[in-house]
Amino acid sequence: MALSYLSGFGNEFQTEALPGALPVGQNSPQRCPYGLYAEQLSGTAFTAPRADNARSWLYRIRPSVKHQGRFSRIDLPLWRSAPTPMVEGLALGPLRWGPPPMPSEALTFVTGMRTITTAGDARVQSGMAAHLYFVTQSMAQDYFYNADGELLVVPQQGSLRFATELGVLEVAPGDICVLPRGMKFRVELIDKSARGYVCENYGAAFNLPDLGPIGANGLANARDFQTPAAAFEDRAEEARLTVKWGGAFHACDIGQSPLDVVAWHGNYAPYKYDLKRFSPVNAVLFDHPDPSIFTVLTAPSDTPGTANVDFAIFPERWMVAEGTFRPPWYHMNVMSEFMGLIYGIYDAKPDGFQPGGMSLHNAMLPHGPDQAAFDQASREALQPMKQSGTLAFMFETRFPQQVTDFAAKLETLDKDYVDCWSGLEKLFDGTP
Ligand SMILES: O=C(O)Cc1cc(O)ccc1O
Ligand SMILES: [Fe+2]
Repeated sequence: MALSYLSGFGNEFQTEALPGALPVGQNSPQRCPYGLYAEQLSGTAFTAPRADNARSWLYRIRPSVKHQGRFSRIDLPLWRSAPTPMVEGLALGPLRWGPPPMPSEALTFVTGMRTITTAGDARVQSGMAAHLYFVTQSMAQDYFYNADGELLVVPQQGSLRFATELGVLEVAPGDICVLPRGMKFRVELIDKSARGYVCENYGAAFNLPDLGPIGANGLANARDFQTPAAAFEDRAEEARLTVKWGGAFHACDIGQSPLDVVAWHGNYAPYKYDLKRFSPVNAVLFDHPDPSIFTVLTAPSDTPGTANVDFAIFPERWMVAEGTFRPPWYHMNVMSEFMGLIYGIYDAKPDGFQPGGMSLHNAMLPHGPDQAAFDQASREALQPMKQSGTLAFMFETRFPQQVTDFAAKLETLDKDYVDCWSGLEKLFDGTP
């Protein structure tokens, strides 16, 4: 069945799966249509300024209090939360990993989450974690929500269906989706297996960046974001709910699907976005601009202009700058940079940075083009050139990132990464 979506970013949406299920003109009638329960899901403080305030009203078969039982703690030791300790013996340096092999065991989106880095502190709603996910099994009668943050999902291989309280989203590599904090969902495989990246954002929710002098249009346009239309399940059966809360996991048995929202309205909702819709801007005369021009979504911190986490992409684009070293410049950055590659070749690292792999250039650690990229870019004829068939991304946070034990021990860790710059010779010869 074709899924139906509502378009726009952060709109006041309203949608009903049964006609007349949404109360008209009020949120909390004495009796709701169809005997539904009214429930508010608040993503910001009640008193957050109007421009930031996010909440939705859910009209559901049972209230959420019925979708919780007596919780027991469960162990998911590879999904870590900030703060995690510094890995014993791991010395400072830029890090890069090849794509880890697809595990052969049965893993769901929740049990297959593998934390690579954490930053900040989940307990104070600040910072983020970068994860890889590996899915070989659909969640069946198995539901999850995350009280610690929202999840930005970046599929790299295989399509997934997210059945959420507010409706169903399907995402393929090249799409992203965001599952708000507190939103219950189940994840099903569409292909045989799936893998990708997740940014768990502990802070204020992702938003569209201001465009400043770019103007009213461009980058990610609000109308291209898609939120699911209401869809509900009325299924009484044994089911299990897992909650991530305070960095720990808690599970309970429930007697039905919690995805029982027949109608909802509001601006706190999951959404997806096709990264091909991103309209990039770039230098049209000279110099390499800062990568912030490629920001798809930004999650602010309390310091203006200093994101808790930015999600930026490096999409297909024309390179036309004259008299310019076109790849990224060499640099050191107070923000820390986690990168992944969805497909293709990334211009600063033509060798060694592979789809499904990742790199970490931590706060104030020097990095930039490898020797091959430098040699090529400093000699090439500067014709207009299209970078085709490539899609890399970055989670950039104001906080230093701590590598997890799991990541430090991954067999695909490139022990010689730092050598990609060792052949850069002294070119200074005293002549201007
Ligand atoms: O380090 C990287 O590859 C990411 C990056 C890209 C770019 O074009 C400019 C700065 C930057 O950090
Ligand atoms: Fe960088």
